[in-house]
Amino acid sequence: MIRFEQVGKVYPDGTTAVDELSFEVAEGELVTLVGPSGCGKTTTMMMVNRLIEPSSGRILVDGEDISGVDPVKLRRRIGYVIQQVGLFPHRTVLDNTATVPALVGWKRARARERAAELLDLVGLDPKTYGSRYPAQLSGGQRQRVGVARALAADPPVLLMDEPFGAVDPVVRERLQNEFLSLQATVRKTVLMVTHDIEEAVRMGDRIAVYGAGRIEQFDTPGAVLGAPATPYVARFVGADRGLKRLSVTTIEPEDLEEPPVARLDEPAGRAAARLGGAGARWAVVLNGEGDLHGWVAADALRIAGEHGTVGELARRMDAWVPVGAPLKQAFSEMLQHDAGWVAVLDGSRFLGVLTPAKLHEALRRSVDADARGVARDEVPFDSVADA
Ligand SMILES: Nc1ncnc2c1ncn2[C@@H]1O[C@H](COP(=O)(O)OP(=O)(O)OP(=O)(O)O)[C@@H](O)[C@H]1O
Repeated sequence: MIRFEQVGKVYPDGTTAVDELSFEVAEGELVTLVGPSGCGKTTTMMMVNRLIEPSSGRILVDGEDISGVDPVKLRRRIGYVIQQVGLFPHRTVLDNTATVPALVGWKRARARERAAELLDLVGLDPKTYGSRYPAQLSGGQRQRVGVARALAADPPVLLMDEPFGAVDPVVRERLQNEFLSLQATVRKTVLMVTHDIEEAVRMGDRIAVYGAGRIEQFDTPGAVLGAPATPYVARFVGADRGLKRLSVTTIEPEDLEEPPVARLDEPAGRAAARLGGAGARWAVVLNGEGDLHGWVAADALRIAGEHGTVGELARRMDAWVPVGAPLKQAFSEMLQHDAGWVAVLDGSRFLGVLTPAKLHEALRRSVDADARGVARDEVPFDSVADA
């Protein structure tokens, strides 16, 4: 847990970088600090590992006032990832990753074993990359080593300053997603600085939107996008905040429609009759376990008649997303496959389909939920129809 209590920083030349900052990052939470250049984000972050000392107020890490903690010991409990990564150029990737464990006195073999584990965790095969030097890696791979190194001694707290800033947008999005799934397992207390509102929204459990040296709003991404606290925040998040909201609203089982279903081994004629009765033009095809196999057109079933099974006529279904994925992913799948709906799966089990109408409904409900400060499933459907 990281807690700021009325923290201020005035540099010797009189610049007030931050003023009266009070906020908390809960254990296992990822908070993003976002705002324009020079608003005090980096100053805020560097006060946590005492690379910068506050002028007033105090900062607690795990309940302890850090002004009384030896900075070197403090930094060993706090992983630090920066944009320029800062790898040692003459040390191998494995040795770079093992730096902190070695510093805190682990035996060399254990430190290297741990480093290999961590490289694996961030998606770099230690056999291939462990013996390389930083110059022999791509920008994205170097960033991954930076993350692995920060995690190597298993610190409870992680500070990340524009950690994915130095790579192109495609690699950046991949690194962000990889880090989010990593965070779902390691559950560190993370403070991340970014100037990119998209990144802040995608990564943060909560976001602190900075104005000049002050937090203008500290809330969940949904609330910041749905109900900006000040005109400044509204301008900062942008006029397309409704679109950004697609990235932070997840697909829930109650958003789904249940389309007609046919079984893989079902005779075509029987499925055709059932679909015809229901006036359906297509059905989702499942296997005996309820896993998604594909889809089948009612016309194809009718033409086949008594010959053949659903399985023989089924087509592959490319447009699918996992439950819990952001609505944006579903929308993107629909566009990419020119599909009017996407299948939603839990593992391989089919849960239902998301249609454009349902997607719109889910978005409306999340806006209403934020406006009322309640959970999304507490918002009745009526409010959608009325809206
Ligand atoms: N050592 C220093 N001496 C004087 N002023 C400083 C010093 N370091 C930073 N500042 C000033 O403090 C303010 C906050 O800087 P800080 O680096 O925290 O901003 P930031 O939000 O991280 O910006 P960026 O996104 O550009 O990195 C700025 O006005 C900056 O010029």
